[in-house]
Amino acid sequence: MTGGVFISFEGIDGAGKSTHIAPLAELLRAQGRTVVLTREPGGTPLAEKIRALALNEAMDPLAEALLMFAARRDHLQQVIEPALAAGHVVMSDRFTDATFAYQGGGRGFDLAVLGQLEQLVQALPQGGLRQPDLTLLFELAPEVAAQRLAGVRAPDKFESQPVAFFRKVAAGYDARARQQPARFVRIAADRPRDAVWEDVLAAVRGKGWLQ
Ligand SMILES: Nc1ncnc2c1ncn2[C@@H]1O[C@H](COP(=O)(O)OP(=O)(O)OP(=O)(O)O)[C@@H](O)[C@H]1O
Ligand SMILES: Cc1cn([C@H]2C[C@H](O)[C@@H](COP(=O)(O)O)O2)c(=O)[nH]c1=O
Repeated sequence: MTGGVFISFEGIDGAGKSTHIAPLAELLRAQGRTVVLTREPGGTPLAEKIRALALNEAMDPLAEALLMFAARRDHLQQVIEPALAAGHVVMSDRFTDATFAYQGGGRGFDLAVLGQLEQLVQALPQGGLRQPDLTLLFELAPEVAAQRLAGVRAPDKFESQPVAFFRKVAAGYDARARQQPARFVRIAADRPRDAVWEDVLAAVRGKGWLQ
């Protein structure tokens, strides 16, 4: 593997993404890759400022969606595209599927408008859209995810939402994975960490990016 590779980690809050993203980055680094570990919303100084607003301030769904895509645009231009052009591995804790799941599924915001914003923000100069090469979707019942997060940290605006919200978010992720099956690998996250980790490794090995 020598070219740039873009891997995103997705799932509802508490599904277990962050538990596996750093160890996978370390493993790839140990095999000689340069890995850029990043997150959304965030990943640049500007996008981190937007994150602080989006995760803590009440706002209408359009404002929320626009902030997510504004942060994403800066992230793509400042971090993701340069890293991929340099042949690095970019691993992002969330990307656009989160907008379709949270703002589209959770908030019920117009999916067609999200699609237009996606086209605008992720268009490539050579044509087509920037999308992850692989998306690991951690799937876990919202009740279990909430139990895992309870007491771990003070909940932000999204983590404070009821289980019903996360059911809609999960349905949003499911719809997205059905629409783009070649890019998604579903990870059953309701198992012990070691079993989940083995599936993460298998997904990346399956792409030929890890020995
Ligand atoms: N397989 C597992 N079994 C039990 N607990 C787990 C498992 N994986 C992770 N956890 C625990 O669940 C909590 C949430 O995990 P983690 O932070 O990785 O989730 P996340 O998807 O990154 O959440 P968020 O999107 O809210 O940041 C943590 O306390 C973590 O230690
Ligand atoms: C990219 C993106 C994220 N969100 C939400 C999802 C989470 O609740 C937070 C990010 O917190 P995390 O601990 O880093 O997972 O933001 C969203 O609603 N829309 C998005 O596009």
